[in-house]
Amino acid sequence: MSMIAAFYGGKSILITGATGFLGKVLMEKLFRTSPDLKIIYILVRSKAGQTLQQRVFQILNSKLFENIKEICPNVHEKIRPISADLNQHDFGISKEDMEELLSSTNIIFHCAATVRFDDPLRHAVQLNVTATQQLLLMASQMPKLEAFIHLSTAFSNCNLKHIDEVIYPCSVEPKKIIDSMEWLDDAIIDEITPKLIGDRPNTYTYTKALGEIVVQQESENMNVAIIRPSIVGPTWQEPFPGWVDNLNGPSGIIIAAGKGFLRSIRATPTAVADLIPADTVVNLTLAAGWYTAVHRPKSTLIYHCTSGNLNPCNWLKMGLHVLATFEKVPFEKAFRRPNADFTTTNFTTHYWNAVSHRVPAIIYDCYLRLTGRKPRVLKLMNRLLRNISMLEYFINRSWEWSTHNTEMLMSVLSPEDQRIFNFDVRQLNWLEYIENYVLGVKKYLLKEDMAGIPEARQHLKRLRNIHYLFNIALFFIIWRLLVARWQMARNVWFFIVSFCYKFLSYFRASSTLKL
Ligand SMILES: CCCCCCCCCCCCCCCCCCCCCCCCCCCCCC(=O)SCCNC(=O)CCNC(=O)[C@H](O)C(C)(C)COP(=O)(O)OP(=O)(O)OC[C@H]1O[C@@H](n2cnc3c(N)ncnc32)[C@H](O)[C@@H]1OP(=O)(O)O
Ligand SMILES: NC(=O)C1=CN([C@@H]2O[C@H](COP(=O)(O)OP(=O)(O)OC[C@H]3O[C@@H](n4cnc5c(N)ncnc54)[C@H](OP(=O)(O)O)[C@@H]3O)[C@@H](O)[C@H]2O)C=CC1
Repeated sequence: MSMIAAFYGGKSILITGATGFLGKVLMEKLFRTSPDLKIIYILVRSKAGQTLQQRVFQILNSKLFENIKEICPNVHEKIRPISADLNQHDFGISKEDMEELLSSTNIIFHCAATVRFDDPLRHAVQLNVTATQQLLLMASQMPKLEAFIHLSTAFSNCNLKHIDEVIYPCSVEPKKIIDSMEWLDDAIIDEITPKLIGDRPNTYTYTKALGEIVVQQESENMNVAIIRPSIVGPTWQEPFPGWVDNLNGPSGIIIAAGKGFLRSIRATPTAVADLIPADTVVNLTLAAGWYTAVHRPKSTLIYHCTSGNLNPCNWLKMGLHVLATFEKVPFEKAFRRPNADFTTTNFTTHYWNAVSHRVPAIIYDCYLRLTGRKPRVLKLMNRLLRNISMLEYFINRSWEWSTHNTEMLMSVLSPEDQRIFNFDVRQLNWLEYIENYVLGVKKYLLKEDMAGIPEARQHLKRLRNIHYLFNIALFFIIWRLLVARWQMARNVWFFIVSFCYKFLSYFRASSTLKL
């Protein structure tokens, strides 16, 4: 019997961010391995015109949860959405709901966050710092609480090269930052943001670092652990390979490259692509929840959930295998044939952005205009290039994360738990994983049918022919212009024509002799 699965049996679990990418994988695994758990409370806000119930219904009826109804037939009763907005005071939770949460919760998994890199500091602080502080305050009033697990990121200290499983201080205390957000106006906050984030690349990594300090400061007498995943990719094995449902990390780039929009990206080919599968993160999170509650370590343990030090893969290997997979499973309705390369200098990046990205976009927009449609490709391209520039920091550097706590946790698990809650990334076969990643993007993100592959191949052949025709036409136009204006070009042209003529005459003469 799995000790971890048994531990979650009969428990009341509170999850924030359950509607997010990791939150959904976490819930699915909990229901699959501990169907006898008592209840999962999820803090959900109504969004995009959907009520809480509709959002839960959508999750439970998704492909990810396909097998759960068999394993846990009363799953609908065991999931209790609580209307909450983490941006509001007390999360806007009703008195009755709050009472129930405070009196019943045994375990908290805090996954909610803003993961956007370009969020204004005020919003990022509100969600990643203030909401964490408020949740800890709630947690401190929960008599039955056994463990509080906080999801952070391995990049919260990305300003360092070597990162240990410790909490690093920030130059300004989180409490001061929280207070200042109350009275500073937006213009001043925007002005001081670069100074506050210092050598971190964005408000996301900065506020996640502040969030960790808050966890350390506000968790007195609580059993707390922090999980720091690197770049979370689709599922590796469970419940099935390749599941992904958002554009974060490399997924958006894979779509852009597979659809032929993205032809080059500034990246360091040898830099470590520190991806970690979502199910690996969830397994470690659940194991850490069990360990924190049962073994009650004296201090807050931080677990690095990274792949680079145990089973490194670099961006070149990843890029090449992504491109190779496009050959096998092409995406539908590509703009151009997928063919991308890495650039490493400012000059080549700007050059290829102009030649391979903006010029084709302008040509296509002209075509749209001529056919009476609204031009939109250049706008889309500029947005894509802007978005990619925000990710560049992470694909041009490598980090070393120590993983002592994670390895310790692995070693204390029973063989059965090591199997059921496997987070040993050394067993990951990157080529297989990347192939499933591209397939997952096609199936679950783009919602493309595998039956459409022959048509997609035909479309790519047509694009190749258009590409050849375009190049030939371009060559002749340029040549014609050169010949018309430049004596040297005329001489070369004359030389080539007379050479071809002599060659053909010789060929014809020798074949006549043979006859
Ligand atoms: C010798 C031969 C050599 C050959 C070499 C071969 C090379 C081959 C190269 C290419 C092939 C394919 C390559 C694959 C691998 C290579 C490179 C991979 C790069 C990966 C980069 C990863 C970096 C991630 C680092 C993460 C570190 C921290 C991790 C965490 O802790 S948190 C999770 C990460 N968070 C994120 O990733 C959030 C990032 N996103 C944002 O911040 C925002 O979404 C935004 C990017 C700022 C965009 O904001 P907007 O307001 O403009 O957009 P919005 O979100 O509203 O969406 C607007 C439209 O844009 C689309 N979109 C959104 N996100 C992305 C995205 N990431 N990429 C592309 N497009 C995106 C979105 O769909 C919207 O479109 P619309 O709906 O049509 O309008
Ligand atoms: N994905 C990654 O690559 C990595 C993620 N992490 C960390 O893992 C955690 C989960 O990330 P991930 O699942 O990818 O993120 P998602 O963006 O997919 O999910 C974020 C979740 O937070 C919820 N949320 C956001 N704002 C509010 C709000 N005001 N009130 C209530 N809920 C809110 C969202 O709800 P809604 O659906 O309503 O928007 C959603 O459920 C985060 O803490 C992140 O920092 C760490 C490293 C890498």
